Amino acid sequence: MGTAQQPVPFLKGHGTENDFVIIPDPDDRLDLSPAAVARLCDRRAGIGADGLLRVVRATGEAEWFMDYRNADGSLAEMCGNGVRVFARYLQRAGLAKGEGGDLPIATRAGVRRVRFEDDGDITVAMGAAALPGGPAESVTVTVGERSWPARHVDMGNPHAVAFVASLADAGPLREAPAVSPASAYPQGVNVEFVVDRGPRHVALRVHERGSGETRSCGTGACAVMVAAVRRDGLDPAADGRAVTYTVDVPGGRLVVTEEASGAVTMKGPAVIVAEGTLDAEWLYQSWPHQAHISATFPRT
Ligand SMILES: N[C@H](CCC[C@H](N)C(=O)O)C(=O)O
Repeated sequence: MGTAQQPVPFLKGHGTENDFVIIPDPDDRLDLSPAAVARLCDRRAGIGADGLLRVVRATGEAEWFMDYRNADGSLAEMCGNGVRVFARYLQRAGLAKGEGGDLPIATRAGVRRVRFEDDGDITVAMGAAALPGGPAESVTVTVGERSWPARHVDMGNPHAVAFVASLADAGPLREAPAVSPASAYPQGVNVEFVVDRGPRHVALRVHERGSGETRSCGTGACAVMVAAVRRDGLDPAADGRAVTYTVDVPGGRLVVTEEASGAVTMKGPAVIVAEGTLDAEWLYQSWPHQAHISATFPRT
C-alpha cells in the first residue's frame, strides 16, 4: 500500500450528496495526519469532500473498520451516510461477505450492520439513540440574533436538534451555530434545523461538526427523527409499534425508523462516483506556506 514513494488508490462517493474520499488501506499502513485529511478534503487544493473513509481490515465481529474523519481532519465516532458509501465500496470490490444478508462494519461507535436492499438502497442498523437528561437535554442554539431551544440526541455522535419555522431562519450557516451551555458539548456538536413537511415527514439543514454545512447527515437525520417522535408525542416502546419518518435533506431523502425496541434504522442511497490515484508525494508533502495562505484567506 502507499508509502512516501508509491501512489495511493482512492475512490469518491456520496450518500444523498454527503460526499467522501474513500481510501482502501487494508493493512493499516497509511498514517493520515489531520493535515493530510484536510488537504484531501479541500475542495480547491485537494479532491474535495465532507469527510474521508479509510478502509481497514479488522478482527472480531466485523472484517472491516471504517476509519471516518471529518473534512477538517478531526475524528468522529460515526457517520451514517459514510457507512452506506463504505458498504457500497465493499460490495463493488467483492468484499461484502455477510451472513443472512447483513454485513457488519466496525466503527468508533461500535459495529453497525448494513443490508443491501432490492431497490438499490442500503439500510443501516444505527443503534439506539441516547437522550441524556440533565444540562444537555435542552440546549439553546443561536445564529446571529436568533435563538431556538434544541434537543440533545446522541447517535454515537452528538446532535442538537432545533425545530424552526423556516429552514431559511438558520441563515447562510457559514460558521458553527453557538450552542449553550457550551459545557454540554466539550468536543463540539452537529446542529440540525428542522421543519415539518407533513405527518411523519420533516426536512432539515445541518451544520456538521468538523465539516460545516453539508447536503446531508445520516446520523443527523436519525437524531432529527428521534426528536420529532418525542415532540409528536409518539412512543414506539409503549405502543409496541415501529414508527417511520421521511427525512428530506438538501441532497435527497432518507427514511428513518424507530423500532419498539428503540433501535433506529436508516435507509438511503449510496453511490461510487469515481476512482483514481493519489500522488503520494503531494499527499505527504508539508506545506509551510499553507499556514500563511489559510491565515490570509480563511477557507469558506
Ligand atoms: N460531522 C459528524 C460526523 C459525520 C456525520 C454525518 N456525515 C453522517 O452522515 O452521519 C461528527 O463530527 O459527529
